[in-house]
Amino acid sequence: MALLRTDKITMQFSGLTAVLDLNIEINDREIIGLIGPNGAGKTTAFNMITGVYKPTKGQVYYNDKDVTGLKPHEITKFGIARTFQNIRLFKELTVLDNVIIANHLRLKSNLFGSVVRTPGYRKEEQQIYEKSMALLKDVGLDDLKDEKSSNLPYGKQRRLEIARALATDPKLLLLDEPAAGMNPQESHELMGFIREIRDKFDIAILMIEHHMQVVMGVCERIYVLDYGVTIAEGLPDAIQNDPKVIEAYLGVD
Ligand SMILES: Nc1ncnc2c1ncn2[C@@H]1O[C@H](COP(=O)(O)OP(=O)(O)OP(=O)(O)O)[C@@H](O)[C@H]1O
Repeated sequence: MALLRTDKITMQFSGLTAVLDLNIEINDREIIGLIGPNGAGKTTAFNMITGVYKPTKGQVYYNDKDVTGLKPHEITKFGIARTFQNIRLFKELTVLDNVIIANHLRLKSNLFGSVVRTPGYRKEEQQIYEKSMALLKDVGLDDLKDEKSSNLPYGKQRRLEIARALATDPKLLLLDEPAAGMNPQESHELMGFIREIRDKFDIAILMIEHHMQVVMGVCERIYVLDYGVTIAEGLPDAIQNDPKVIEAYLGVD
């Protein structure tokens, strides 16, 4: 059984078909790439999977359960987390507080508990602190826990975003252009980092990425979109040499 399966998901914006009949299948622990020229429909596909958009047509299945059209926070609770193309941190907050806040999606105590600060609530808070610190250690940011997040260099802000996503205990992590804005050294490190988090957290990863070295270096299978249509799907070597893929990329240059 696939962890995630989309069945012909389609998204139309008035006259424009941003994604047409997209079938994606992701198994446990796979690292999958979603690539294509600008405007190909990649982010729209993410938005359909994560509940930002309800597909005009087609279904999204997570562990064989139909999750089409659920709200983003419900999708998160099922175990799908994401990062965004434009980093969305709480810039004024510390690195640690950014992760703590993300954890609160999982908090069990009710409002009463948090206002009265019941022992149950305080215990949960302590657990969240410990879990957040462990996550920061996993992504190599524990030394920077008290730093304002906007002071971090770009590559580290991206890692912090990933730590925030991991705080919701996903089984599937969607990364929207994780290498964007990274220097060559950072993007090289990113490849090892992505494999590390897959192994450590036992998750599958679907990533949108324009940086071909990163895509080819880390993805086990790749889907290629062009004008909303899936023009190729397969192993990195085959994708790299696929004439349709080459043409799609050269066509926009
Ligand atoms: N909310 C929207 N309303 C109308 N059109 C939209 C909307 N969102 C996306 N589009 C259009 O759908 C198409 C696909 O956009 P999308 O952002 O999914 O592409 P992308 O592959 O993620 O591109 P990029 O690599 O540049 O981020 C584009 O033509 C875009 O202008």
